[in-house]
Amino acid sequence: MNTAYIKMNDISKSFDGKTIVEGLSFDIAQGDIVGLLGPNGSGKTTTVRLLNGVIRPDKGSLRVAGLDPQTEGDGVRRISGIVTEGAGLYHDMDAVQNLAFFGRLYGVKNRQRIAELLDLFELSEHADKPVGTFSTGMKKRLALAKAMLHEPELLFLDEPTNGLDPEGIRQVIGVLRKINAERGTTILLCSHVLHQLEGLCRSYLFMEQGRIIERGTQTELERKYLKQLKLRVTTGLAVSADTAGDMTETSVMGALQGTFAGMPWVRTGPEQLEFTLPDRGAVSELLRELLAVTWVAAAEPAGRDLETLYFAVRGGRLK
Ligand SMILES: Nc1ncnc2c1ncn2[C@@H]1O[C@H](COP(=O)(O)OP(=O)(O)OP(=O)(O)O)[C@@H](O)[C@H]1O
Repeated sequence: MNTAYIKMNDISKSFDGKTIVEGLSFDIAQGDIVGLLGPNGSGKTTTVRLLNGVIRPDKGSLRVAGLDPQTEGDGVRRISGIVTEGAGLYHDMDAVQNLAFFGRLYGVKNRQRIAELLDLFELSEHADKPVGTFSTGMKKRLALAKAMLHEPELLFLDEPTNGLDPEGIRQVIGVLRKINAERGTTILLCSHVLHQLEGLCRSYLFMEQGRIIERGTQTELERKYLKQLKLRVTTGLAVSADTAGDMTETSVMGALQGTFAGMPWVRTGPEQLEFTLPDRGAVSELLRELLAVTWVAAAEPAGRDLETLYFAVRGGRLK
């Protein structure tokens, strides 16, 4: 059974004789939130433009919600919303006028929808101000509102949180989670601001030089790339570093380090040690050994963030 909602099959595209994407193949299921990650110029935006039918591939086939973007681009654009780098807003019109204008293009007649979206993105009190006077973050939020006017079942978001302050990022991520949970909206996000995607995307596609170099959920990628586990433990052992068990210690470049129960550690705070464990199974063993000799107030994995994974996938060095 083929359940792919978005399907790219061996897609290649060149501009002026230069290959921009090559042999792209991937599937996205309906209702999924997928992060398309890669450095500048790796082909993320080009991939989105191929999917929404703005440009055509030189080779390969693709489907979006059963439509072929090459011949049914209007159909794809009817069921999808897009946010690109340039927000595509009219600066001399106010927020309501912008949404009303684009609403007409999408055939959205319900004026209530505009009020709802302004409220959702906390722009109601700026509704009648010219968009030219908006901050970058406000424009980005209005661009997201514009993309959602016609309640699309699919969203293409190119750097949706760029230019937003931490509060704005949290708000936008919250809205995306909500529409995905309530309406099953499929979301494809391009970004290189990785920590913002953490906890939002269910899986990732890593692009480099126009190719997909890796894909998977965070857990799948962690299993494959992060062989060791770093565990930050707030413990009395960090305080009385020289008295416990079989622990040994040395100071290298000013950082206190040693081993305890055969597991290497470095001191990362007055009450904190960062242990390097061979696998998850060693966590219980370490905590048991620690509790036998001192107190433990907290233990949390470190270095398993998306950025660490990203560099691991790209062949960079691990923390
Ligand atoms: N219409 C075009 N004509 C010529 N070259 C293009 C065109 N569109 C994209 N490119 C080139 O294709 C490459 C990939 O661009 P693309 O915008 O897809 O990358 P990206 O991964 O989205 O980058 P960024 O993270 O900077 O947005 C770049 O070298 C870009 O200059």
